[in-house]
Amino acid sequence: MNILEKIVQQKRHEVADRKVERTLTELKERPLYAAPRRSLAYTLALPGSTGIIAEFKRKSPSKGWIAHELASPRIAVPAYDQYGAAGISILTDAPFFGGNLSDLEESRTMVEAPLLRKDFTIDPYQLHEARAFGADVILLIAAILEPAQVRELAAEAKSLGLEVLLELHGDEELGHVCPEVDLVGINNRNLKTFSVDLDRSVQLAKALPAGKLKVAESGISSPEDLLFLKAHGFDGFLIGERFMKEADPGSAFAAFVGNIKKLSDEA
Ligand SMILES: O=P(O)(O)OC[C@@H](O)[C@@H](O)c1c[nH]c2ccccc12
Repeated sequence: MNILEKIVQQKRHEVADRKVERTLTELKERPLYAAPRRSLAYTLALPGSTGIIAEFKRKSPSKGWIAHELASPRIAVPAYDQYGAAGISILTDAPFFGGNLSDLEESRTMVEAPLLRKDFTIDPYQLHEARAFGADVILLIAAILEPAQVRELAAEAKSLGLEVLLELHGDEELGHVCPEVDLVGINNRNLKTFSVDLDRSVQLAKALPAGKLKVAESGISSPEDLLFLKAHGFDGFLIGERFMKEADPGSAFAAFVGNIKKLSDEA
C-alpha cells in the first residue's frame, strides 16, 4: 500500500468515528457554522497580491516533524496575514500531519485572510466540519477521488458557501476538473513517492482549462521559484515547509515576501 492509500484508509475510519462523536446537527450548531465566508479567488486576483497561500503544518509523511509537536498556529498565522498572504492553509489531519480542527478554529480568531482546510476530503461530513471550524476553502485531491465524487463534493461545498481547490498531479487527472471547482492546484510533489518537480506545474498548467485560477503547490523554496512559476501563468503558490522549518515561521515569511518585492523591483 502506498502512503496515500494508507492515509485514505485511516481517514475512512476517522470520519466514521467522528460522525458518531459529533453529529451533523451538533456541527451546525457551532457558532462559526453561521459566520460569513471569505473568498480566496478574490484575494488571489487582487492587483499586487503576493499570491502566497502560506501553510501551517507541524509534520509530513515525507519530512517527519518539521515544527514542534506543540507549536501553536500563533507562531505563524498572524504574521502570514500581516505580511500579505493571500490565504492561509491549515493542515487538519492528525495522524500524518500533526494537525487538528482546533488549529483551524484558533486561526480563524487570529486573522481575516481566507483559510484553506487542508485535509483528505472523502465525505460530505468533512465539508460541514470545515464550515463549522471556520474554513473558507476546502481541498479535493484528484488522486483519491473519482470524477463523479469531485463533482458531488464540490457542488456540496459550494452550497455551503465554501470555495473548492482541486489538486491534480498528472495529466490523467485533467478529467476531474469540473465547473464547480474554483481553483486548480498542481502538486509538484508526487504523494505516492514524495519526489518533487516544479516543472510538473509548468507542464500541466498548459493543459488546464482557461478561466480557473492556477495554484502551484509544494517544493517552492525560494523567491526565484515563485517568480519562475508566476512567469508560467500561476496565480497562487502554496508554501509550507520553507517557513515551518524555521524557528520563527512568521519572520521567515516576512523576509521571503520582502525578497520577492526586491527581485521584482530589480527586474
Ligand atoms: O511544504 P511544501 O513543500 O511547501 O508544500 C505545501 C503543500 O503544497 C503540501 O503540504 C501539500 C500539497 N498537497 C497536499 C495534500 C495533502 C497534504 C499536504 C499537501
